Amino acid sequence: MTVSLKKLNPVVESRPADRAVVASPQHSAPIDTKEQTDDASTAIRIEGFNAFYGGYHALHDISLDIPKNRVTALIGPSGCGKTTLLRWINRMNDIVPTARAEGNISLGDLDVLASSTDVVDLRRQVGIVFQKPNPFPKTIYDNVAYGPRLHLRISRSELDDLVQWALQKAAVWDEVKDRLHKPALGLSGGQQQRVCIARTIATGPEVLLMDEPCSALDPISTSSIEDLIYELRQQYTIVIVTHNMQQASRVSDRTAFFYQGRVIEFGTTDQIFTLPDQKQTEDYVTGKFG
Ligand SMILES: Nc1ncnc2c1ncn2[C@@H]1O[C@H](COP(=O)(O)OP(=O)(O)OP(=O)(O)O)[C@@H](O)[C@H]1O
Repeated sequence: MTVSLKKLNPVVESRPADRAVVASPQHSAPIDTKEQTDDASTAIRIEGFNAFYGGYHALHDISLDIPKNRVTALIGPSGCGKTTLLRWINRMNDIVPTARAEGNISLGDLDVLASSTDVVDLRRQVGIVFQKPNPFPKTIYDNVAYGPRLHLRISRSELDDLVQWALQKAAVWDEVKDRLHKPALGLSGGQQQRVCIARTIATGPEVLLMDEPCSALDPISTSSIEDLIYELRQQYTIVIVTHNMQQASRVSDRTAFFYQGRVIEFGTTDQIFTLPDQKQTEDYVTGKFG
């Protein structure tokens, strides 16, 4: 079955020959992903989770353990509930009046869905990067300094260092260091997205949620963001929603396949793309529907 699926599946065909050791221009040393995938502890535990919009039951009985310092991809056809789950992990759906959830999501000891949870603090720990780059209409520096100015009491020189650190971490420093005080909206889409990632990591999150972060970008910018995601996983737990099977296969360690509001299968990305247990998963990853 592995062999025939590999033949059928252009995604599998396009993967690097040895996915266990992947190097990118930003990696100082190759990373052994297989070894790291196997012993990961849980960063986010989702148990018996159900989500509703008014009377519409969007997610059914979801249970997933999202591993720490790994990239977990959420895949599945449009409308299957991927974004809904992402938006509950940092309580973005609080602002949707009809949205309601049942069950548990925990981040370490923190009960994410509890009414007593401080949502501002939660969102500092769980940052989100959206589909379309959305820098504030401010300078590059002020975009990245925005969160630290709200949350941290630090001196101007410490803030300068933090802004530089975040922009370096987001692999955009060299491109913007001479124009820090120019509008972020003057950057290319790919640069804007990396500045948005810098803005998110500047507040010191543990988790980065990414909702189709490359869908508005050209192939070169997409490739640089994918390299960045791969690099960031060493320090952050990343959950990425993507429609792009090649992308899920390239950047993620684990993949959850959603269909009609349910998780059909969750496993290592290698297993999901080469040896899925479920026929629906196989049909989706081989492009038979979606
Ligand atoms: N604010 C909302 N109000 C009502 N229904 C909603 C709302 N947001 C999403 N839905 C519905 O919930 C279901 C799941 O939507 P969701 O956006 O989570 O899916 P998705 O898998 O992320 O889709 P896509 O890949 O197209 O972004 C869909 O049927 C959608 O129409």
